[in-house]
Amino acid sequence: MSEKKPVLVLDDISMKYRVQSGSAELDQKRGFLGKLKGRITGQKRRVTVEALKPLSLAFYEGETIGLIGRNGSGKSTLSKIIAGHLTPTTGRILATDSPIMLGVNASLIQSLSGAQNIRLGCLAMGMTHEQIDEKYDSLVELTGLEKAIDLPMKTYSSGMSARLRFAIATAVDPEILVIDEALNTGDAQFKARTQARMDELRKNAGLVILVSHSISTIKQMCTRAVWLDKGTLVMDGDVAEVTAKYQSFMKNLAKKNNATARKIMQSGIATLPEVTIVDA
Ligand SMILES: Nc1ncnc2c1ncn2[C@@H]1O[C@H](COP(=O)(O)OP(=O)(O)OP(=O)(O)O)[C@@H](O)[C@H]1O
Repeated sequence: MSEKKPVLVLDDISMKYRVQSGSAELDQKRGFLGKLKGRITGQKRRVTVEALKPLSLAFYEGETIGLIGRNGSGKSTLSKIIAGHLTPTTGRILATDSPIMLGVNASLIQSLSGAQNIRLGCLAMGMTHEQIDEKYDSLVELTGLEKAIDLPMKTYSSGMSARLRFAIATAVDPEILVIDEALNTGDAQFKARTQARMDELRKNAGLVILVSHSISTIKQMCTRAVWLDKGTLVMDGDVAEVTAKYQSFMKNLAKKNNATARKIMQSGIATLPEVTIVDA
């Protein structure tokens, strides 16, 4: 039997956001006097949002995972935790290499030129000057900003900034690649230009995690799907089976067949294997 090699393990990960709010809802409940009192005493309401309930998952070399679920189900939270942009409330992540998320890694400096930002961004991702020199021309080509590359970034449109960010973020070939489609803000031309680089990155990566609302994209690209709903892991497995159940769930919800939708979700949860992470 061939042993699958785990490259990313999520061990009992959960996430609670704590938000302070001068909540309009709370003010309404308190009434005018209460509101006034709240203002005077500087009271603030603390709200806890449970974005992810504890979950454990193991991802293996060669897999492309599709994270699916309706709005607010915790997909972006999970992808940010995997990429190290958020610290989970509980749990730990074991990975063979640092996961890289496309799109948000490069924090660029508006007063510097595109060229200077490329150098800075690549240095920040751990590349050496020699490696940057070697890649520089192809990076500029990928941005499509040849003429504007020496102008300060503050003169760029949001699409031009997105191209620059994409080129920098994809300058290294990561072993574990996280792509959140919600962050993909380029126009059609930008998407076409970057598609080839995306395909190349996916081919070279050991593991890809893709967040998308497009079920056809998930079916086309992924080998396995993970369905989240309101922070709960609902189903994990074969992409055709998971997406079929998810689509049937969504169809029933749209028709307000809530009881049927709930049953579909429960039947998904019933298929979840028990995952226990054992330290090697
Ligand atoms: N920074 C934050 N502070 C407070 N609550 C947050 C924050 N980010 C997300 N949430 C909440 O956590 C929950 C999960 O949000 P998340 O963005 O992870 O969902 P999602 O599945 O990616 O949603 P979408 O499909 O709409 O992008 C939601 O209830 C959301 O309101």
